[in-house]
Amino acid sequence: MSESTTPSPESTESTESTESTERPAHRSGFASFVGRPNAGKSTLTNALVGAKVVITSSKPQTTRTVVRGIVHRPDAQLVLVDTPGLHRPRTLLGERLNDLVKTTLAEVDVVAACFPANEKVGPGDRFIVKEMAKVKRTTKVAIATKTDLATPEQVGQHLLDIAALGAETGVEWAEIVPVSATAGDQVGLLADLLIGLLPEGPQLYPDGDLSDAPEEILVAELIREAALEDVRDELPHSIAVVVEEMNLREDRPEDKPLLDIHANVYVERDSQKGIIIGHKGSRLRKIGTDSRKQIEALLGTPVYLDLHVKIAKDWQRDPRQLRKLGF
Ligand SMILES: Nc1nc2c(ncn2[C@@H]2O[C@H](COP(=O)(O)OP(=O)(O)OP(=O)(O)O)[C@@H](O)[C@H]2O)c(=O)[nH]1
Repeated sequence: MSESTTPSPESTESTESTESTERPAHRSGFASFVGRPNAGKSTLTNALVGAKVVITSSKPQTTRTVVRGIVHRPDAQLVLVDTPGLHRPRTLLGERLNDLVKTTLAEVDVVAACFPANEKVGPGDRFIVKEMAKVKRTTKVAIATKTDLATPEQVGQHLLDIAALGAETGVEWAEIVPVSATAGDQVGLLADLLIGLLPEGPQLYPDGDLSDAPEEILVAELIREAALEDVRDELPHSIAVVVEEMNLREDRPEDKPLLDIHANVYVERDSQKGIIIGHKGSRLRKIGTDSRKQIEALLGTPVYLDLHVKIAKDWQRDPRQLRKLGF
C-alpha cells in the first residue's frame, strides 16, 4: 500500500513508529523450576523445550547436574535451569545440592515452584516456598503440575492451597498456572507467561541450541537413568556415573562412524556392586543396552559403550570423592 502513496518524510517516519510499537521487544532470561523430588520439573523442562534434554525418572532426586534447556521464539529466548530437588540436607551431597539450588535461585529472573496436583500441598512444599521467600529480587511463579492425574475439583482446591501457601510465607505469586507436561496441557501458555516475565534482552544462544551441557554430562546422566530404572528402590542415591572418554573411532568409513564411550558407574559398597552387575552380568548388560539406545538417539551416532562398575567408598560423604565425581 505504501507503494501507491507518494512517499514523504512524514509518512516514512509514521510507518516506522507504528512498526516499532507493534513489534514486541526481544526478551531473554533464565527461569528455574524448584519443587520437591518427583514434582515433575524435568518432564516440564523437556515439554517446554520439546526435546529430551534433562533426564527424568520415576525415582526421586535423579537430577544432580544443572542442565539448561532453551526455548526459542522469534521474539524471545527462555533459558531453563534445571535444579536438583530442594530438600532438607541429610548428607554432604544434600548440602551441596541445596547450596547449588539457592545460588541458582538468586541468579535467575524467574523461579517457578512445581506442586504436583495429585498430591496435597505439604511440609516439603512449605520448606521450599520458605526458602524462595528469602530470595527477594527474583519473580516467583507457582505451577500445579500433573493436572491429568487429578479431577478438576482437586485441581481447583490445589490452586487455592498454593495461593494460601504464598500468602502464609509472604511469597507473592506473579502467576499460578495448572499444567500437564505429559498431556501437553497449558504448556504453551506457561511458556508465554514465563517469557512475559523476562526482561528485554538480546538472544543469548545460537538458534537451535537446546542445551549447553557438555555432551559427556548428558551421556553420564542417560547411563545413570538406565541404572536407576533397574535397581532396587534403596540404591538410587548411591550411584554416580563419570564418562572417562568419548572419542570417534579412527579408521572408520565416513558414512559409518562409531563413537567409543568409556564410562564408570560408581557405587558405595561391594554389595551394591553385585546388585548393579547382576547375575552373570545380566543387569549391567541391560543398563548398557538401554542407555546406548538413548545416547545414540541423543547424539545421532552409533555408539560402542564400555561400562565398568567401581566402588568409591561412601562417596556421598567424602568431599574429595564428590569433587572427583563432578559435584
Ligand atoms: N501423569 C503425569 N506424570 C508426570 C507429569 N510430569 C511428570 N510426571 C511423572 O512424574 C515422575 C517425576 O517426574 P520428573 O520430571 O522426573 O520429576 P522431577 O521433579 O524432575 O524429579 P527430581 O529430579 O527427582 O527432582 C516421572 O515418572 C514423570 O513421568 C505429568 O504432567 N503427568
